[in-house]
Amino acid sequence: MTILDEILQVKRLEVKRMLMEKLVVSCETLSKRPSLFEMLQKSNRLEVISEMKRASPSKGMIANEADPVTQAKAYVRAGAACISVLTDTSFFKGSFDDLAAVSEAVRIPLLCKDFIIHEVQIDRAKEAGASVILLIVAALDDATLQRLHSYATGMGLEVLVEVHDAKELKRALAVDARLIGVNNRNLRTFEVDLARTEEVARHFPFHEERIFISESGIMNAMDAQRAAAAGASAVLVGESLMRSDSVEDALRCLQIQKAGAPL
Ligand SMILES: O=C(O)c1ccccc1NCC(=O)[C@H](O)[C@H](O)COP(=O)(O)O
Repeated sequence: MTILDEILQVKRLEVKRMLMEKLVVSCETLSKRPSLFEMLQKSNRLEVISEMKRASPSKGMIANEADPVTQAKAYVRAGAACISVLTDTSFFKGSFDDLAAVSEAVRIPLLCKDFIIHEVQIDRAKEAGASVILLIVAALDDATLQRLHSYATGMGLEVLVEVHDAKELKRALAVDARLIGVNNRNLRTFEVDLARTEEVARHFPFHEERIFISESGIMNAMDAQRAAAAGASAVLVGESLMRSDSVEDALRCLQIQKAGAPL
């Protein structure tokens, strides 16, 4: 059984629990956030989606004491394009309360980073203030991926569709995903390899209106350079920012000139 299988087992129980609690979701977001897609499309530099990450299955405890609002405000000061909040509690020690607190504190795009398998989780994400949700291709069959993608976009949310290889990229394109992230972490072995970004980039339709993002294992400016050279518009970064003594400096050094962008 992989870690993803284990996580999904827990998610199925969480969904059952959520379905028993009646949540009334308003159709209108309280105050609309800017579009992540449009922001990344316009930018000349490699943008950073900065993650609030206390712990992880691969690294255990990373920053147990971190305060999501303090962390999010530091990310905003350094010019983060978006804040990602891990809302899973069992494996990442996050929560929807973290997401709601960050939502109150900042106005930039906000990603609910969870393992979504059902509409009720999307309702929760929206209610807590997210403007972007994550759908992981490896966690969903084609029909569910399509259904959840349509459900989220129908609610006015943006969707980051995560893939690990060219085969999954094809499935993401089949649902017309516009924000596509390559996760450099192998969910079986936890091994992180930026070559995944480069491999998927070889198959990515850069000529179409789609955004290519590199996720996980970005530790320094050299890694950011490598992701940008492969064509990434943004990197999604958790651990290295959470462990940094100077979050703002660590984030700014990743905001390098994008490949092919005018100086
Ligand atoms: O981080 C993990 O150990 C992990 C294990 C299993 C599934 C997902 C996992 N991480 C979620 C993420 O996608 C990362 O938090 C995100 O890409 C940031 O990665 P990093 O910069 O390496 O912390």
